[in-house]
Amino acid sequence: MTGLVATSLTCIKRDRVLFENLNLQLQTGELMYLRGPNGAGKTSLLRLLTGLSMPEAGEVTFNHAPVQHSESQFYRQSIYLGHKSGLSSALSALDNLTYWCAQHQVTVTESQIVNVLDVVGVTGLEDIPVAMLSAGQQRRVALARLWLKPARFWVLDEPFTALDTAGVALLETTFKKHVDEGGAIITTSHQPLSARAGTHRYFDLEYRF
Ligand SMILES: Nc1ncnc2c1ncn2[C@@H]1O[C@H](COP(=O)(O)OP(=O)(O)OP(=O)(O)O)[C@@H](O)[C@H]1O
Repeated sequence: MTGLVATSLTCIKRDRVLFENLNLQLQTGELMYLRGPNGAGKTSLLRLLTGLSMPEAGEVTFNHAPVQHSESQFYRQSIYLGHKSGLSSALSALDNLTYWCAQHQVTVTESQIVNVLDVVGVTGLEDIPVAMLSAGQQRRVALARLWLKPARFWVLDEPFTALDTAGVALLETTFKKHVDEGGAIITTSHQPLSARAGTHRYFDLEYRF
């Protein structure tokens, strides 16, 4: 099966089985909203889906190839944004995004990055250390990567954290646009998605003791 496919996944952390025999499929044109209480294993699942960690059992494939393979097409066609911003606080937004683009083989000019920072509402703050930005502004800088790398598959861990209502609206609208254009998104959040995000399906993880 094409797309991102998890088959019979088992994940164990410190002797606790977070989930076992878990099956999940994400295809282009889909928005999947991964829900569950604190500690259920949402981040653990996203890390398995992106090949950042290995399951105790089962496998994850992208268009039939294992995602763990660093040269796999999944890395070229995906973006994973963790719940931490992944920004260097001593560097400016511009420098952070410039380095990130270089790491991800994204060819981009400085003015394109400045334009994207404008789109995400961080206008005029591109040159100061990220440490001097508010939590919501830092989140916006982190999310700017979605506009910079032309990746179909977005794997997002709590991307709405610290965003104000306008930021939430911008991201939800962007979700819908991305999916309408043939992208695929799996995202976690502790807040419900609104209709602005478009059609989405739920994947629920229970907390297992
Ligand atoms: N590296 C690790 N070592 C040991 N235990 C871990 C590790 N990472 C996660 N865990 C444990 O796995 C469980 C699931 O964590 P995870 O971060 O996947 O949950 P989550 O559903 O994303 O939670 P939240 O909603 O709070 O972000 C937690 O009980 C956590 O303590």
